[in-house]
Amino acid sequence: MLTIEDATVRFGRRTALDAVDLEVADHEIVCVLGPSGSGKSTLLRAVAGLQHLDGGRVLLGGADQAGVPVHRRGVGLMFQDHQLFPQRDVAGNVAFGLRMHGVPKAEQGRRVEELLELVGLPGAGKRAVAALSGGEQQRVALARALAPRPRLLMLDEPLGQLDRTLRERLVVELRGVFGRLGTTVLAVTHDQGEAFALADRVVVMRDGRIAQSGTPREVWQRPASEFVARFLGFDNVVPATVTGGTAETSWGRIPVPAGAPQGVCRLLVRPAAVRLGPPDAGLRCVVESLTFRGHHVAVRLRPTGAPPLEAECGLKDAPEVGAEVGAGFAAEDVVVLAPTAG
Ligand SMILES: Nc1ncnc2c1ncn2[C@@H]1O[C@H](COP(=O)(O)OP(=O)(O)OP(=O)(O)O)[C@@H](O)[C@H]1O
Repeated sequence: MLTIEDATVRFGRRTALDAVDLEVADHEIVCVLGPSGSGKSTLLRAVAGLQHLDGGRVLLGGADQAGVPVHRRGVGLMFQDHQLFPQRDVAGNVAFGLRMHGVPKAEQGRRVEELLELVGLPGAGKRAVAALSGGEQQRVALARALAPRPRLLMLDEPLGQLDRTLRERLVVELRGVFGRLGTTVLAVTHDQGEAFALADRVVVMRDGRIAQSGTPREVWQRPASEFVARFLGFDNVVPATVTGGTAETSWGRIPVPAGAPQGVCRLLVRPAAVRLGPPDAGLRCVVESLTFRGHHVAVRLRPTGAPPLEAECGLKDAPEVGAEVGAGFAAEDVVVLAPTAG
């Protein structure tokens, strides 16, 4: 459906997109994730035709989009500040794109009803948009973007301004709506929870390039680099040397999965790999802090003469702050990363 080849965008000396290649298949939901300034919005704007490319091309359905204006690309856009028209009611907002496309009035009415039903706002057509909650406005914006049946729907921080609970709920609903309609989606977010919940495929960007692309499970289980691992919130990354089934690190010897690459590397030790036992078994540490995260506890450990280590355990197994424990390691949650810091 969408092919981006070698896309490059420069702003003066700054390269916002650096020879990016990306494919989005029919019906696929791709979420682009990355820190602020990594080029996510620029990528979206380039696909929409809102941003001129300094190099490379964008193809939709196999056709090069060079010179094709935004409104002729057949893409739907839903941006962060969803900019509903405050003077129009809900139906007037949803019907906007349909009017632009000259869809007859009766058909407009039917489509608006259908879409409001789909986004969970049945019969809300006559309501004033100013009287809607943030989440409801977001749904109206989504219905408006979906109304002209775009071949590609692009979302920029679609749930950016909503609180976490509402976001978590809406993201599941969105996935359902896209699945039912078979919509192809390219979304941008800096929120990894949102990206992982919404996407069939996650693309992580760094400095205008793609640092990793894979299914949520692949990226989560095997971050391609220290950058991706840290971006996902993993702090237990240290330099290491792997020999056979063991890595030598500042936390001592840590078992690695069978077949792991040998030699100098960075090692990611997921908190789940760290097993807490009595102080004389394993790496001796003091429990520095506990963070309760619902179903598990994040335990920050301070080993003697080594960097801090994050562990994770069940609520009932959580040690006391200040206690001495021994940390052991399970190979299945250890990942050998490329040797550089990137
Ligand atoms: N119109 C512009 N003029 C100059 N520089 C720009 C312009 N738009 C973006 N940039 C720069 O290009 C780089 C990529 O910006 P972009 O907005 O694509 O990043 P982003 O990943 O979407 O960030 P955020 O998450 O903060 O929105 C940044 O360094 C930004 O400062």
